[in-house]
Amino acid sequence: MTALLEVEGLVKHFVAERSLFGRPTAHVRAVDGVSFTVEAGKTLALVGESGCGKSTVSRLVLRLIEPDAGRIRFEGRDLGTLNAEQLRAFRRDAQLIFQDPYASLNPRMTVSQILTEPLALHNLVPAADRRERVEELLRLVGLEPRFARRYPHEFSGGQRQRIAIARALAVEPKLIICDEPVSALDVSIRSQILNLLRDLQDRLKLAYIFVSHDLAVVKHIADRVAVMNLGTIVETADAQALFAAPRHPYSRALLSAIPVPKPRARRSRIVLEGELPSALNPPSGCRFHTRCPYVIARCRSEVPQLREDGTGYATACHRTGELPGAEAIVPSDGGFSPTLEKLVAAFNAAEASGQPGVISQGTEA
Ligand SMILES: Nc1ncnc2c1ncn2[C@@H]1O[C@H](COP(=O)(O)OP(=O)(O)OP(=O)(O)O)[C@@H](O)[C@H]1O
Repeated sequence: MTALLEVEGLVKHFVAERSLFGRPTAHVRAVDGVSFTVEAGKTLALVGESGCGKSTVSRLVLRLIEPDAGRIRFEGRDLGTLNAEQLRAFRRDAQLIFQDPYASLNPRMTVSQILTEPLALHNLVPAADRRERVEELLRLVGLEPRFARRYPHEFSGGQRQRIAIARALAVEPKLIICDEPVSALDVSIRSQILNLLRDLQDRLKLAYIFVSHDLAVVKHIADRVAVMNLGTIVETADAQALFAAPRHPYSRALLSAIPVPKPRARRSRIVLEGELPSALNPPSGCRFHTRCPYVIARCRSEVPQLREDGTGYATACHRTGELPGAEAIVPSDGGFSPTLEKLVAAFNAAEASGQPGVISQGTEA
C-alpha cells in the first residue's frame, strides 16, 4: 500500500550571508537529506531541538517554499510536477495549524466568515448551505454554533485553537501539519486540544505531521516519531518503541530530558557535553559527533545513513547494535544496576578501538 505522503532526500539551504556584491557567502543547511513517510490516518511526530529544521520541513511539504533537492509524493503523485490546478487541489488536501491561533485568525472577521472563506474559495458547499456547514464544523471541534457571530478576541486560547482546527477541517483535508499546536496554551487546556485532535483523527481518518519540541506531548499523540538533529533525521521508530528504548545516542539524550512522574521509573539522564554545533557550519561525518558520548573516529569522517533494522527502527548511527541497551540506563536505587555495570564494562572494552567521548550521568530532578 502506498503511503499518503512520501518524502525522499529533501534538501533546503538558506542564504545566511552575502558579500558586498550580493553573492551568497554562507548557507544555513536547514534541511539536509530528509526522508520519511506518513500513512493515511496516522500521526508522525517530528521532534528535535529548536533550529533543527522541523518548521522548514513543514513548509517544504506544503510547498510554501521550494526544495533545493528531493522529492515529495502525495498519494503517489510527485508534488514537483503538479500544475496550478493540481497544486490547488493539494492545498485543500494538506492543511496547517499553527502554534499561535490568534496570529493565524483574522481579527476583523467573525468566526462564521473565517470558516466560510475556505468553503467559498474551494467552492465546496453551495452558498445556501454554508451556514449549516459552519455550525457543523463548530460542533465538530466542540464549540457551540451560536459562537459563529463572534470575533477571535472574544475567545480563550483553547477556543481559538478549536476555531483554527475547524477552519483547517472546512476543506476536508487528508493531512494536517500541526506546528507546535498546543505549546502556546495553558497546560490545563493542552490535553483537551490533543484529545480533540485524536478524536478527529479517528472520526475523519486524518493524517497528522505533528511538529514539536515537547516530548511529553508527542508521547501522547504520535504513532511514529522522527527525531531530527541539525537538518537530518537521526532516528525513526514507532512511538511506543522509541519512548521505551531509543537507540540513537541523540534520541536517548533527548528522551532522557522528559520529566518522569514516578521516581522509580526515572531514567538516568545523559548530560551532553562538547561543542554545540550550528546548521551554518555543521560538523563533518555524523552531525551529532561533537556531543556524542559514544563517538569513535569513523563518526567524525563518515556520514551515517538512516538504516532500517527490521524491527521498526531506522537509525543513523555507526554504532547501532554496539551501544548499551537504553533500558539499562534506568538506575536502580542508589546507583547503577549490575546489568548496566556489565554493559558499561563491555562497552569500554569495545571503546579500545576508538576514542571515547565524555559520558556524565545525573538523575532527573
Ligand atoms: N528564511 C530563512 N532564512 C534563513 N535561515 C532560515 C530561514 N528559515 C529558517 N532558517 C534557519 O534554518 C534552520 C532551521 O530552522 P527551522 O525554523 O526549520 O527550525 P525548527 O526546528 O522549526 O526550530 P524552532 O523549533 O525554533 O521553530 C535555523 O537555523 C533557522 O535559523
